[in-house]
Formats: sequence, C-alpha cells, structure tokens
Amino acid sequence: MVKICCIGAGYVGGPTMAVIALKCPEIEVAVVDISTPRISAWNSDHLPIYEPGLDDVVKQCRGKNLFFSTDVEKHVAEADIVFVSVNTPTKTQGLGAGKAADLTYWESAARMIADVSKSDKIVVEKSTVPVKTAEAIERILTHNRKGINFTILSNPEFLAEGTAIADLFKPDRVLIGGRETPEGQKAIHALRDVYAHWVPVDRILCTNLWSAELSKLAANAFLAQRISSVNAMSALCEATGADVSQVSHSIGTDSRIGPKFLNASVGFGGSCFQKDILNLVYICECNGLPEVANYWKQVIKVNDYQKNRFVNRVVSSMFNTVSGKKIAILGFAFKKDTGDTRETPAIDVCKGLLGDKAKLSIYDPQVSEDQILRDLAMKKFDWDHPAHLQPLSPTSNKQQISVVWDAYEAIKDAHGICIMTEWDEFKNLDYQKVYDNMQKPAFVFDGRNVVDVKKLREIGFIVYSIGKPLDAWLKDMPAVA
Ligand SMILES: NC(=O)C1=CN([C@@H]2O[C@H](COP(=O)(O)OP(=O)(O)OC[C@H]3O[C@@H](n4cnc5c(N)ncnc54)[C@H](O)[C@@H]3O)[C@@H](O)[C@H]2O)C=CC1
Ligand SMILES: O=C(O)[C@H]1O[C@H](OP(=O)(O)OP(=O)(O)OC[C@H]2O[C@@H](n3ccc(=O)[nH]c3=O)[C@H](O)[C@@H]2O)[C@H](O)[C@@H](O)[C@@H]1O
Repeated sequence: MVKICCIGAGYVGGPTMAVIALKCPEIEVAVVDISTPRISAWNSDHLPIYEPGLDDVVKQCRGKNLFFSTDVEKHVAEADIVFVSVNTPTKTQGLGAGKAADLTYWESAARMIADVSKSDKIVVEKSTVPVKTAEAIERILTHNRKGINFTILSNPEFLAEGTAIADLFKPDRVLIGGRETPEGQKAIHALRDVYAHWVPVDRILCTNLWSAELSKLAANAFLAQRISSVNAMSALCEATGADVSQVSHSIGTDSRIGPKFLNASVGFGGSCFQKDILNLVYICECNGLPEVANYWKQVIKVNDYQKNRFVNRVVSSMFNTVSGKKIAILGFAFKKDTGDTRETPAIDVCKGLLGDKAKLSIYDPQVSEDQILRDLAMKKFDWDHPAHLQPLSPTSNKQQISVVWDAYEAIKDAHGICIMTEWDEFKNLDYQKVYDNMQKPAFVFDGRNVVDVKKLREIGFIVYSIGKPLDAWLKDMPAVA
C-alpha cells in the first residue's frame, strides 16, 4: 500500500489530503501537524476550517484511509510520498523584511524529514514557495542522506477557499514540476498516478521544477492583477458616472478577457495574493529586474488604495467624522463561504474607522468574536504563523468594538452599514426593517456590490456601492484616498 504523509493540516493540507484519500481508497493518507488543537479538531465533529462539502469527505474516509495525527516523525518515516504544506509567511524581520517569504517552517520540516527517514521518499512542495526553493530544500534533504534518496517535486495548489472541495474534485489543472533526470521523471509519474485516479490526464501538466514553482506565483499575481485592474476602473466609474458592473460585463464578453474574476470590491484579501506578490516583487528585485518588480508592486498599491478610498468615502459621507457613531460591519471573512479572515479587507476598513473613533458592531456568520478581536489587534503578517506561535492575547480597543451574532442586532441604532463580505444573507435582509431601526440619515456602504441600490434608495437610504453612479448626496463629498 502506498503511504502519503502531509505535513501541515491547514486550509490546503486538510482538504487536499481528504480528497486524495476519498479518490484513492488504496492509498493511506496521514495528515500531521505540530498544532495539537488543530489535529484534535480534525478528529472531531467540528473541523478546524469551514469549507462547504468538507465535512462529508472527511467523514467518509477518516479512520479508514485518512488519519490526522501529531505524531509527525512516525508518519513521515513510514511514508513513500511526503507533501509539505506548511506556512510560508512574509518575513517581518531581517533581509527582505516585508516582502520575502519566510521559509523557517519549510526548512524545519525538511530537516526533520532528513533526520527521521529510513527509506527513499518523494518530497512534494505543496506550500507556495519562491522559485528555486527546491534547490535549497534538496541541499537540506541530502546534507545527511544516510544512503536515502529524496526526489523533490513541486506540486503547487490552486484551490480557492469557499470552493476548495469543488476545485479539488474538478481542477482546471494539476501542475507537477520535477527534475529532468530519470529519477525526477519517475517521481513525476508516481505523483501523476495519484491524481490520475480522478483528474483527466490531459489536465495534469508536467514541467520542470522552476516553471512549476514560478507558475504558482504567476497565477496568483495575474488573478490579483485582474481585481486591481477592475478596482482601478471602479474609481474612474465613480468619477464619470459609468457603472463598473456594466463595464466588467462588456469587457468580459471578449473571449480573450473572459467574464470571471472581474467583480469590483473593497479590495482583495486572503492569505496568499498579497504575500505571493510581495514574494514575486522580492524575487524580481533580487534578479536585478526593478521595472518588473515595480509593475507587480502596483497591484498591491491599488489594493491598498481601494481600501483607503472606501474608508475615506464612509467618513466623508458622514459629515467628515464617524467619531462616536455606531457603524455596523456586515461580514468579516475575506470572502463568502469561509470563516478565514487572513488579510481580509475588513481588518483595514475597521482599523481605519476605529482610527476615526467610530463604534463598530461587527457580524459575520462564520467568524468568532475572539478571532475578530485578535485580528484587529494583531500586527501585520503575525497571523501567518502556526497558531501557537502567534501573540497570545493581543489587546484590541474593546470599548469601540462589539461582536454580535445577528445582522439586525449589529444594525440596530447604527448610523451606517458597511458590507465587507458578500454573504448571501446580506442580499436578502429586510431593508425596510433595517432602515426603520437605524439613525437618520441612514447610510449603506456596499463594499461587495450585493445590495439592490435602486430599491434601497427608494426606501430612503443613502447608498454607496463600489464603482456605481454616485448618490446625489455623495457627489458633493469627494473622498480622496
Ligand atoms: N489557503 C489557501 O487557500 C492556499 C494556500 N496555499 C499555500 O499553502 C501553504 C499553506 O497554507 P494554509 O494551508 O492556508 O496554511 P495554514 O496556516 O492553514 O496551515 C499550515 C499548517 O502547517 C502547520 N505547520 C507549520 N510548521 C510545521 C511543521 N514544521 N511541522 C508540522 N506542521 C507545521 C501549522 O501548524 C498549520 O496548521 C502556504 O504556503 C500557502 O501559501 C496555496 C494554495 C491555496
Ligand atoms: O494561493 C492561494 O491561496 C489561492 O488564492 C486564491 O484563492 P482565495 O484567496 O482562496 O480566494 P479568491 O476567490 O481568489 O478570492 C481572493 C480575494 O479576491 C476577492 N475577489 C475575487 C474575485 C473578484 O472578482 N473580485 C474580488 O474582489 C475575494 O473577495 C477575495 O477577497 C486563488 O483564487 C487560488 O487559485 C489560489 O490557490
């Protein structure tokens, strides 16, 4: 029986391995992690991450050919194929701080693999890593090889949160990069055989190591660039009276552009886009390519601009101050159908409003109070470390923040509403009831373009919706970022 071990039971390791176990009943899959609470949760009825369809997949395989364990060394020693899916955060100190990837967790995993292995292994980079990382990992693995052969592959993951199971069941492609040597090619075939259980072979792309590593960074950069492009257009739409949804639709019908990923928003969030672009920028700089670095840096700058622009719009619309005013924050996760808050634009917007002394009442159907308070208190990039290495109880400004478990509760007596996540329930709120329970004038700032602007204006709201023609009220209150 082939044995797979995955180091890192997170958003990628957990769902990816659960799907491999489901689709390959004859393979034994162990997912290991240094975090005891995370592994306990994987073994319980309350999985550590919220992802539609995941519970079902885990329940079908757990205890049969899918195991979650903290016994990292045992499972690594027994495995034929070891996936490494640990955190690769942005460095916060030293050389490359604020840009380069911090490979501490990857390096410690590689050293441990080298130390405990007693048989040949294929080691798979599942984490997103800088191009050329495989070279460094190979050196670590072979420093003390004791006659054991390690073959390294790059197999980056392209799933998106909220649709992870669907993406894993039916991926656009699976990418496997390896050395162009007989051992490298043999390892590629072994991993291809795993995916070929359910992925059509023409969707399994095999490349050299560096192309696979770089393709992952490139894919995220291209995706994020699309959002920054449409968000840049949204600012121009607001200035000219064009409607960004109509512009997106018009350009998206060109088959060379395509309709997906053109929704204007308050800005992109999530654990990877910013981190991976910063990493790409750093790699370009290190390779003497400042123009290329600056090109990609602009994607992040426009994203920051969009979040600032939103905050400024809220403050300027409400008579240039939100001091002491209650603002309801609807949604905190970085997108719908996930409880993940890593780099969510809601953090920046809330911090901006708190800076102007607003009182926030926050509601998200999947995010706990503890998580929200931690997020609003944590320093930039601290979130992307294993849970037990994060600051224990960062303090946030609790007098200004309340977290509630119902949208109507959040809205009660509020002066304004900011929609930060496109949860379906925010489309279907009883907005007449909402209006009746708010202070007047009642403002809605829709950062996700989910509300029916016309209907809300008829009720009496002053509505700001990203990239849409401005309410007469807002026209006289320009918000510069
Ligand atoms: N979250 C996402 O949607 C995607 C993430 N990625 C990449 O996958 C990698 C992992 O991301 P996530 O799963 O989101 O992170 P995560 O933070 O959810 O999971 C990483 C896990 O690794 C564990 N860990 C760290 N060092 C370890 C060690 N030495 N031994 C055992 N366990 C260790 C941590 O405790 C944590 O549970 C990152 O490189 C990320 O860029 C790639 C595609 C999608
Ligand atoms: O490497 C990763 O971590 C993953 O990053 C993204 O996935 P994810 O961040 O989970 O979610 P997306 O659907 O890409 O959304 C990212 C952010 O962009 C925003 N977004 C997305 C699409 C859009 O049109 N407009 C927009 O503002 C979302 O609301 C969200 O805040 C990529 O889509 C995945 O392919 C990749 O594997």
